[in-house]
Amino acid sequence: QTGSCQLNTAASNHRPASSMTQPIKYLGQEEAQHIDEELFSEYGFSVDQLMELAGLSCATAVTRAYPLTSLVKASPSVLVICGPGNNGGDGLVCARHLKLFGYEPFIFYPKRPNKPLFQGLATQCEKMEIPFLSDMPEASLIDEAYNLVVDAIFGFSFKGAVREPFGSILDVLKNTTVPLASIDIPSGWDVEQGSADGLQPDTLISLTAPKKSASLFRGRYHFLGGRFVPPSLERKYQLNLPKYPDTDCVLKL
Ligand SMILES: NC(=O)C1=CN([C@@H]2O[C@H](COP(=O)(O)OP(=O)(O)OC[C@H]3O[C@@H](n4cnc5c(N)ncnc54)[C@H](OP(=O)(O)O)[C@@H]3O)[C@@H](O)[C@H]2O)[C@@H](O)CC1
Ligand SMILES: [K+]
Repeated sequence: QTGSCQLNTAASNHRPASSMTQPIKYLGQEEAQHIDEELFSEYGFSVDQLMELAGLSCATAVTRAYPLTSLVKASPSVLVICGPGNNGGDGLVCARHLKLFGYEPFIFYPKRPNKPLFQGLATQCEKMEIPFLSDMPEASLIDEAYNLVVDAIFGFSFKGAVREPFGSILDVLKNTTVPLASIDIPSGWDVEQGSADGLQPDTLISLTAPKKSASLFRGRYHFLGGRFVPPSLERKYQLNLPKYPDTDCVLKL
């Protein structure tokens, strides 16, 4: 932490002293869910609003960790695997922005909720000419065809033993060697305890604030995204968020 030596700079004068000295908070599962609910109830945000910002953060983090010029495959292909909840929604938004950023995303979305929000996000991706795969590719095919995989399967509401079809999907991902970028939580990890034999992503994009299991992340890049937290909510939960640079929507932790 470099915060204490910046106390008198113009840019940091508006920061409360506590956020300069305290480390960023790692949230428990219930606390993450409370913050989420409060953003919608007390603060008047809608899910699609925050999902758009979350997904944009994720696509931006991917461009930072895996710039187009660094990709090794002939095409800038990215496999985005989306789960049945809002984490999957973040994945759909991320795929759409990746396409706009010049990548070639492909989506695998095996369990689609019957809700207008997700139907709309899927339609947007179809209209953006992003292909949806009908089956999960085998690990060797993923390694051959894609530069990286975005894991948008489960987020902070994941609980218990993994149910199908996601158990088989996670097993495939454990056998791939291309980099994996996980949105909010490495899927299959307990939100607080992690998972000793689970996925080992190369990148983790924590949204709002990292969850407790993020302390066990051993990959190369840990980003914070979701730059939408109102200051009073940040104070209430003592999040001690670091300052995002300029207008950036992600920050490397
Ligand atoms: N404020 C923020 O930071 C914002 C957060 N956002 C994002 O929302 C994410 C949280 O989304 P979420 O609450 O919808 O839940 P999420 O983790 O996607 O998964 C739930 C689904 O998984 C399923 N499921 C659960 N356990 C399972 C198991 N063992 N095995 C199999 N399935 C299992 C469960 O199924 P069900 O129990 O209903 O059968 C349900 O359908 C968060 O991480 C972040 O990415 C942004 O979009 C907006 C702002
Ligand atoms: K995830």
